[in-house]
Amino acid sequence: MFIVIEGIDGAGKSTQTKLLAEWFEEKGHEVVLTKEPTDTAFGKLIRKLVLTGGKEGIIDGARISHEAEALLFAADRAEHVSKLIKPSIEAGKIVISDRYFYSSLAYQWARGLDLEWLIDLNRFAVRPDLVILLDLPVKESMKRINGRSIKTEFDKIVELQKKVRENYLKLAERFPEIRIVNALASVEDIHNDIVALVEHELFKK
Ligand SMILES: Nc1ncnc2c1ncn2[C@@H]1O[C@H](COP(=O)(O)OP(=O)(O)OP(=O)(O)O)[C@@H](O)[C@H]1O
Ligand SMILES: Cc1cn([C@H]2C[C@H](O)[C@@H](COP(=O)(O)O)O2)c(=O)[nH]c1=O
Repeated sequence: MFIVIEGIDGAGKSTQTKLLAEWFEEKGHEVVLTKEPTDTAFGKLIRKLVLTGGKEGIIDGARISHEAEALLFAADRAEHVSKLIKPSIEAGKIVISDRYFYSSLAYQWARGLDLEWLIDLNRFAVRPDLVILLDLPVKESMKRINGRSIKTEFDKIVELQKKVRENYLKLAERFPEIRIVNALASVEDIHNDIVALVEHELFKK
């Protein structure tokens, strides 16, 4: 089984992926807990070139284009899918990923790229059985991750996150595997909602 947890920055994804992994392990399953960008050389390159606000993200005097960003995320994902996700699913393990190609659709679309191009670019990515979208107002996510962002860029970050949240909700209408969970609730209530969705999915199999 392959499960993905998605949402805007600070929505609670890493908190909930860990709890879900523990839940499966207590039931005797072998779990592969993973994330994107990955910890491989590609993921590290993305963190250096795309996700730093500093001069490391500048190449030949300018920031890389949004298209190049999307291609880097896709390259990291191609390695992730072929080296870890597919073999683990084939070995009967439970794969839980903190972010997947839906992040590229939501974020790179919010950066102004064409959604259909992004979907085509990511067509190689095996579809998960279930995608949990942790939906949270940006005001609350900003409170939760307060201090992580540079103050002068705060307004820009809020605007981007608002677009990303809207995009995720639009994607949920298009991709039937996406289920929306209210991430304003307590950690325990959210975990219980996720478990209910997972049990429903397991029951179908
Ligand atoms: N339901 C919740 N209620 C209140 N605080 C929460 C809740 N879930 C997580 N948090 C807290 O919010 C912060 C962000 O949570 P977490 O790191 O799990 O989010 P994330 O979606 O993985 O973030 P990012 O996308 O930036 O990696 C952490 O300090 C975490 O303890
Ligand atoms: C996979 C992926 C990620 N992103 C963005 C989303 C976040 O802002 C960062 C990752 O940060 P995290 O704290 O490790 O979750 O990268 C993106 O824009 N496109 C993607 O495909």
